[in-house]
Amino acid sequence: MKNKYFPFFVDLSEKQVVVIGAGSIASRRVRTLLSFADHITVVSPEATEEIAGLAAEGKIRWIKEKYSRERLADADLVLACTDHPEVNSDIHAACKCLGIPVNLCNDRTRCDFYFPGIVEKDNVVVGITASGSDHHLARQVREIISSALEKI
Ligand SMILES: C[C@@]1(CC(=O)O)c2cc3[nH]c(cc4nc(cc5[nH]c(cc(n2)[C@H]1CCC(=O)O)[C@@](C)(CC(=O)O)[C@@H]5CCC(=O)O)C(CC(=O)O)=C4CCC(=O)O)c(CCC(=O)O)c3CC(=O)O
Ligand SMILES: NC(=O)C1=CN([C@@H]2O[C@H](COP(=O)(O)OP(=O)(O)OC[C@H]3O[C@@H](n4cnc5c(N)ncnc54)[C@H](O)[C@@H]3O)[C@@H](O)[C@H]2O)C=CC1
Repeated sequence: MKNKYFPFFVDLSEKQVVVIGAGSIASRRVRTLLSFADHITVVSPEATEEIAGLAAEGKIRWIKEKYSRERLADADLVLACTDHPEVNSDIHAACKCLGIPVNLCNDRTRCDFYFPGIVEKDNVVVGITASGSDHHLARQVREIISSALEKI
């Protein structure tokens, strides 16, 4: 099995993106996704101020409930971002049954896709991965590319 993921660039504008959990990781990922997806739903009984604020402004939908499988029914893409590995595992199992691509923030071995570090400059979009091997390296590369793109 290959250990590198191919960087597809995907049209998410009309897709239903469902994020389970609304803590610091979910917040960071929703912030990034806002440039790409118009239909983001967050499912979590509690949320960061950022997510609550985006929901209040109507930019995302926030369902103030614990995860349940019904919440995946219409999803095209799912991000499991809770701090409970057993909940993330159930999300993974349900998505596999439903044929929905799923990302687990706590287990790279069960991600259908990784969430990359992203740099945007006008129409240029750069996605960065260190193949799950080194998150600090991914961040460092993002910072280097971000500064390099400032210069053009
Ligand atoms: C495989 C991947 C799957 C996915 O989640 O999609 C994954 C997995 C995991 N990350 C973990 C931990 C951390 N990850 C970060 C940071 C980032 N992680 C990101 C992506 C990815 N992380 C995917 C591809 C990774 C790659 O390309 O190599 C970035 C690029 C994008 C983003 O998250 O927005 C962003 C940096 C970029 C930026 O800053 O731009 C930090 C630091 C921080 O949060 O500041 C920590 C804290 C620990 C530390 O400090 O080392 C753990 C252990 C969790 C646990 O302990 O349970 C797992 C689980 C595992 O490895 O199995
Ligand atoms: N992939 C990555 O880049 C990183 C992943 N992690 C992993 O991500 C996990 C989450 O980290 P944080 O966001 O910092 O945690 P956090 O504690 O800030 O947020 C957890 C969120 O999950 C929600 N939640 C808990 N149980 C739920 C349920 N049953 N249904 C719906 N929502 C539920 C909570 O309400 C909260 O909003 C960590 O436990 C760690 O395993 C941590 C750092 C980086």
